[in-house]
Amino acid sequence: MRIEATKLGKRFHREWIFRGLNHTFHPGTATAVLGPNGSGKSTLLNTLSGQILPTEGSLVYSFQGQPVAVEDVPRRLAYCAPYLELIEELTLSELLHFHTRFKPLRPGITPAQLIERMYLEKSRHKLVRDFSSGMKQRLKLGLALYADSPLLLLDEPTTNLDRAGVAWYQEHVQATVAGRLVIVSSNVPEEYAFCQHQISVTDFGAQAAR
Ligand SMILES: Nc1ncnc2c1ncn2[C@@H]1O[C@H](COP(=O)(O)OP(=O)(O)OP(=O)(O)O)[C@@H](O)[C@H]1O
Repeated sequence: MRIEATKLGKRFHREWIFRGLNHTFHPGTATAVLGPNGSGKSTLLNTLSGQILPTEGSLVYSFQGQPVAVEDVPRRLAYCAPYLELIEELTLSELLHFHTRFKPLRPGITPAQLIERMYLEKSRHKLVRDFSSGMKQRLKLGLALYADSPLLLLDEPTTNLDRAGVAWYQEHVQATVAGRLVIVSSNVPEEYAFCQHQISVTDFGAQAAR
């Protein structure tokens, strides 16, 4: 997936969150979006994903040289973020069955294997509602990392993870990013150490515009 942002700006009410953002995100690269709390990292990720509309400027998406309409972006997107909810009324097995009907896993991995990779075998029949916050985060990450999607957006990916969870994330992100466009919103170097590129939302008029 390739995303070309031109003069991109987002304003909530009278407040410009970012403005004049020109950047091309190339396939097969990983970019960290940096900035202090409240600077607009999540807003930028949501805008790039097509989930919220920019106030000004344009976003052009393409995949393998073919244009992709913004309404087709969700089909090619895997997104892990603290504000995206899991279906808590399902057991882990039920959730994987349901989720992978809409968002298939990458070739070569089955839902049962993903459960093993997430170290959640013992919780196969547990309701997601009863998972700990770290287990939920590992599940969200597992679903995104192992989705068969060329665009991977990770917002604060180690939220709620302990040391072992962070090491698990680092191992599995390394194993799944090749060939994809990956964008990570973060303030924690261990979350984005694998990224070749960094941009800061505050470089795009955010502070100046306030
Ligand atoms: N739907 C909304 N309506 C109005 N203001 C919003 C909305 N969403 C976000 N904002 C504002 O936009 C600014 C940037 O928020 P955002 O969540 O993008 O920052 P962030 O850099 O991701 O923060 P954090 O590191 O704390 O997660 C904040 O001032 C926030 O209050």
